[in-house]
Amino acid sequence: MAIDPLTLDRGAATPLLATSALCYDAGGKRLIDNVTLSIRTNRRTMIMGANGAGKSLLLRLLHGLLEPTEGTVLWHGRTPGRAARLAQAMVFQNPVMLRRSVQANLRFALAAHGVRGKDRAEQTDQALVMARLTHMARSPARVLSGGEQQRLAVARALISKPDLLFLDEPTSSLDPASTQMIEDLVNAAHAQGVTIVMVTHDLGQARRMGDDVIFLHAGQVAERGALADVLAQPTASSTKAWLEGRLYTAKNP
Ligand SMILES: Nc1ncnc2c1ncn2[C@@H]1O[C@H](COP(=O)(O)OP(=O)(O)OP(=O)(O)O)[C@@H](O)[C@H]1O
Repeated sequence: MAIDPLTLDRGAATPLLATSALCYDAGGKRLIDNVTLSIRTNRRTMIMGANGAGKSLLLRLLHGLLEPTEGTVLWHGRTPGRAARLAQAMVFQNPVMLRRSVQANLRFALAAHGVRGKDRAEQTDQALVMARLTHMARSPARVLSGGEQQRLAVARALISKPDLLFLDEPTSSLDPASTQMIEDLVNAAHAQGVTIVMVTHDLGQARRMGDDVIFLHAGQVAERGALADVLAQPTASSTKAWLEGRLYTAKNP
């Protein structure tokens, strides 16, 4: 297995999630290229980089939604199985809601995780309060505004008490107030021990939320480390170019 230098440097125990020489090909192209990294427990890792750099693909590979062409993803040092699936959740840029009420969307997620009927109502009510959606509990989920839908999506992902939450640009189409509410929900989950891996284009958001950062460029890790350090002193030319607004696409810098 390829070795992740950051894990070694910090003398960490087995990381929560680790990849080794991960590659993903599609359309005759290598879109994720030899990515070796680790995600440490209870850190908030921001995945950043230009449009087309491979951020969403990497997130899907980490979560097991895509099969790697080469390389491995390990969960607690092992091949991910049912336990990994139950312990991970994901929030997409455009949430997909069941054609049911807000509370039914939450109950469905609980049922899928084997929570009994008696406990379901109580946990649903708690999630509604957390997402500030109690007043809309019986409304069809599809009539919610974009910000409300995303709050429901985050609450639905967190209701199963995951160890790791993936988020793919969860606030890219939201206004500042809705963005703040999503950040509050994610930070509250992190404060309770949930590890966060989030794709964002928003540098302000990354500064507000990130502990670590992974910069991707053309499917490869350009640089990574503690977010404050990388932003203060980027070493990769692609990271510098992106931070200065000079890198418009990963493929045609
Ligand atoms: N199934 C596929 N077949 C061919 N090319 C693909 C496929 N899926 C993704 N790509 C390409 O892989 C590259 C990386 O895609 P990805 O969605 O991961 O980028 P991203 O970094 O998340 O970009 P953005 O910031 O624009 O969302 C893009 O050039 C995309 O067009």
